[in-house]
Amino acid sequence: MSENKQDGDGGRIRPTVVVHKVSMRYHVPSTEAHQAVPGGGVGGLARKLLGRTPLVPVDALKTLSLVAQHGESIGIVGRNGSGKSTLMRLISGQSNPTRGAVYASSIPVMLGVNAALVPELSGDHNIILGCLAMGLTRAEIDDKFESIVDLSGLEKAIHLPMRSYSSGMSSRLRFAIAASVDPEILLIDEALNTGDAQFRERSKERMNELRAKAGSVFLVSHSLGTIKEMCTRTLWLDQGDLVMDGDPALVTAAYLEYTRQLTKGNFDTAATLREEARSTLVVTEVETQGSGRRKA
Ligand SMILES: Nc1ncnc2c1ncn2[C@@H]1O[C@H](COP(=O)(O)OP(=O)(O)OP(=O)(O)O)[C@@H](O)[C@H]1O
Repeated sequence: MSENKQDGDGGRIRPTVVVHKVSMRYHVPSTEAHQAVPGGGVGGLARKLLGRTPLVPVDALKTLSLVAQHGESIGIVGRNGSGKSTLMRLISGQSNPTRGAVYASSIPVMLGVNAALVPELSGDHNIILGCLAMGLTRAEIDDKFESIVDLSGLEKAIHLPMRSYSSGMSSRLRFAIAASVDPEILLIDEALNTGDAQFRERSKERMNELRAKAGSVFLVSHSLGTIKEMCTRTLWLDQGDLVMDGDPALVTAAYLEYTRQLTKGNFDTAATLREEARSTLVVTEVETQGSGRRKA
């Protein structure tokens, strides 16, 4: 577990997000009945009597703490099912943790105005819709409209229905809309992966601008190149564990070597690499200020 020291005195560290001893356990129906929670409590008995599939626990995230600071752009890497999206949902407030708490200095914005966008509408109409959904006024939208179109790089396609866009074009539009609200905390899950080199350059610039405005960016990506290019810090998650937290070049190199060894079937070597990486985690202290000073 990595816990970074938060020292409110002296302004040395300015946290935007504090993830405090958070864990997340889902209960999902499984046809593999023998895996079900033994006993299963009243709920388990009720499911049995009703002939429903038993539930099994899935530990999407094991106890994890971290502090994100102003100006950081934090990449999150890990194999499928390692808990990356779960962590993002907890930080954004879309899910509540089973244990622990997440504190944020302002409301995090998840790059996912998807739900608000309508495929039948043109890109420009979707910009208005997406911005309204994020709480911008019409005057603010008018102000930002041109820069959103520029950032999306969609040019004439902005007048075409979104259903005619490639997935990369849709991602660019979503990124441009979400990044337009200047959120202090911006969460991006995979959305940049489909963009081309030119878009990556523009989105990198925009992320740098956001960070320069003293915000934090969290970026989940399977593209290690994107992570190295765009992030100042990287977390490696594996099977719900935080394995490594540090310099993007070091973390991505360690993660890549780990997956290489797994692919070759060298499970012992991979396990050793994982342990070595975990041993680099720094355990420190989280202190919060205010009434009833709390120590973790
Ligand atoms: N809503 C849910 N209900 C039940 N289990 C879930 C739910 N969401 C995620 N899980 C489980 O939690 C674990 C972590 O999933 P998560 O989506 O966070 O992984 P991920 O690292 O984002 O994976 P990927 O790279 O494939 O997107 C997985 O075992 C997944 O099956």
